[in-house]
Amino acid sequence: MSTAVHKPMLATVLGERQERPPVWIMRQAGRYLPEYRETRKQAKNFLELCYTPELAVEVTLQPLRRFDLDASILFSDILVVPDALGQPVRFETGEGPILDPVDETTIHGLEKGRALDHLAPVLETVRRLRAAIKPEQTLIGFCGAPWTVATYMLGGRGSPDQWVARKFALQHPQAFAKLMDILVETSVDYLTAQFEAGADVVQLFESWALNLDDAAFALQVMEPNRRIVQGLRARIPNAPVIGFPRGAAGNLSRYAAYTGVNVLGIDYATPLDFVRSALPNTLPVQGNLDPLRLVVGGKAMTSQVDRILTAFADRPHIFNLGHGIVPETPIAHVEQLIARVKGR
Ligand SMILES: Cc1c2[nH]c(c1CCC(=O)O)Cc1[nH]c(c(CCC(=O)O)c1C)Cc1[nH]c(c(CCC(=O)O)c1C)Cc1[nH]c(c(C)c1CCC(=O)O)C2
Repeated sequence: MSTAVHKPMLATVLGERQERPPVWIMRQAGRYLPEYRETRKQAKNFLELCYTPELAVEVTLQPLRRFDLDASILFSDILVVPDALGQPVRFETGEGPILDPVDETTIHGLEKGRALDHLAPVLETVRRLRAAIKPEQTLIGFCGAPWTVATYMLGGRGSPDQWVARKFALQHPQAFAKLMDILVETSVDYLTAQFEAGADVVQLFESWALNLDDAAFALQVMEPNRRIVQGLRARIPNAPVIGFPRGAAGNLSRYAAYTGVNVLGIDYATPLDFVRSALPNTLPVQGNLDPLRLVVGGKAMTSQVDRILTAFADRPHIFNLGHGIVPETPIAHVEQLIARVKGR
């Protein structure tokens, strides 16, 4: 982690407000780019793309060649972790990820010991990216937060309400705690290794922080996120972390205070006024344009971009979407978005 060169994104993560906010886009490498779709054909399947450093580096760099972005995010997926633990993950076109669900018995067969070896190619990608990006660009590593990863491990696929995993957590508290332990420990090892390979900051993707009552939110989201932040900082002092608890709503400020993340990622359904009143203006925030506004473009996009810039002008702010960019997004709109954020 070198701070010799000014990195606007990293500086903002560390609490320094910039004149214009730095900008990156969640899922900035992906299917909305024709060059991504081309490179993707060179891999047998999506996970092979993630595990082939040459291809993963190439797709990570593609958006940086087109757009004036302040950060590069490692190209991988949150589900490489269950795959590394010995629960194979397949991606079927149009269906998203599919796994054979774990249960209260098979959880004990997950193989923590082999995970980092399995993830070695991803760490090699981080090393190569460190060497390839411009020094003023911030390199973001990431993993899924334990609860979000567990929803796929227990449910076997994505679901609108995470019913299977939420029920499991209530019915089998001990087995669930065991699963959280495995994921927390593996995530700490994995993120530590990402920092050692050259990441400047890491993001915890807690995409399914919604649909939880306050006790479940505390146990399933806050506690594991805090343990990761603390475990990581015991190894990498002051390791900068972005937490993105999507859908946390009324739990947002509690999440920030309890976990100790440096930056709070804000989803697009969170009212700007609420962020301003509930979170101290020393706390850096990241977000939160609705990806749909980027698809539609024009005034639907620019009016809300301007409202976000104004709402967060008095605090450290990293401009981003409030969830990942979608394949339908026109490239010209991304160019217009960045120009607007940068004041050009
Ligand atoms: C829940 C989740 C996943 N993956 C991720 C999350 C958390 C963020 C969020 O909520 O969106 C995170 C993720 N997935 C991907 C990245 C790469 C880095 C980036 O550019 O941001 C990151 C950070 C690539 C990807 N991950 C995936 C793709 C598309 C795969 C393809 O090329 O066919 C990409 C570019 C596949 C994926 N991976 C996942 C799903 C549900 C899907 C299928 C849905 C879809 O197709 O968009 C799991």
